[in-house]
Amino acid sequence: MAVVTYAPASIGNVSVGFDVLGAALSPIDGSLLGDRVQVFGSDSFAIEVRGRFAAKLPSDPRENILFDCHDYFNQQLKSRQIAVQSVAMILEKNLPIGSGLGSSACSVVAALEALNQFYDAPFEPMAMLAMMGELEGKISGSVHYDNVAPCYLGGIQLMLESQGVISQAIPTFKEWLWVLAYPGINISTAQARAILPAQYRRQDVLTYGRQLAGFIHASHTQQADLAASFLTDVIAEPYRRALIPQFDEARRYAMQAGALACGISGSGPTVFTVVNDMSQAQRIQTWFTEHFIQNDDGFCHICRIDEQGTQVTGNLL
Ligand SMILES: Nc1ncnc2c1ncn2[C@@H]1O[C@H](COP(=O)(O)OP(=O)(O)O)[C@@H](O)[C@H]1O
Ligand SMILES: N[C@@H](CCOP(=O)(O)O)C(=O)O
Repeated sequence: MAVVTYAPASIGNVSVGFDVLGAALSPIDGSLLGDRVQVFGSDSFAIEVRGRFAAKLPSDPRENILFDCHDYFNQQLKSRQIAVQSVAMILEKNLPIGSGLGSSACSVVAALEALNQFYDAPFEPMAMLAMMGELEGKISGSVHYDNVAPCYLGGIQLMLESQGVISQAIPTFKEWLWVLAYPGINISTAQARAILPAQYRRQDVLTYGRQLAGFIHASHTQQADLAASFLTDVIAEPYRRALIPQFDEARRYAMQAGALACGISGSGPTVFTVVNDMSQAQRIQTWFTEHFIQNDDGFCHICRIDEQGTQVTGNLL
């Protein structure tokens, strides 16, 4: 038996909710912007890596996060007295590493979901999400669910972490297009977290609370322009923008071109722009492709929110 899963790219923070808001995205042209993992029965454990960004991963399979996923999942099986089977895994690495698109989260989610489905889903979604957060935390230096939750469950997820609920979806604006531009350079999430201040000014804390509450309220009441007006970041962007070449120019261009919002995806360097119509999206895509992308690893996609999240695809890799 073999199981193949696909997990989408995600935007952590979405400007307004540092560590507490995350969105799953899929390109409108149907291209795969996310990792695929296959799990199958095998006499010995092995990890094979393929895909556009495979060569950027550590060459030692034990340094691939899939190794930890397999180890950790087996421990969880044992703790439930479920017999562990011998498996091997294939990772199709389609997301660039250190891109701000939740690359490590994407591999973690695809791998754990493939393992869970291989065993006929012994773990419930919230237990799975807890495991995913734990493993993502091993890489980024602290547990934050704003990539794994949307990647796994789809949509825009609000982290609640209360009464056993890790996250829940908020309503989205179906007409919004999200232009994602990855310049082709890497920023380590752990380092981009380390440069943030340990404490914030009262004025920024108040702005943060008002904006996050405002965005959630406007999403629930489906007031698109009001929601977009809150999409600015007083927590991370002021400190991280200097890490991204041409971020200020890119943001200025996008806003002048009529974008509803523009910000850093996760810890960067990917930048996301929200627009209402396709011709604007295409204009912004052209500008980012010509002025923001720095090398052949870069790309720019017009996306929509991926409401489905991780799926079992059934196609063998
Ligand atoms: N399957 C994997 N996918 C992505 N990164 C991985 C994987 N396995 C190990 N890593 C390592 O985890 C780190 C991910 O860096 P990070 O800055 O957190 O990237 P991202 O923000 O894109 O997830 C890198 O050092 C990378 O080599
Ligand atoms: N909330 C996190 C999100 C990191 O996302 P990544 O895609 O850069 O891993 C943060 O902003 O640090």
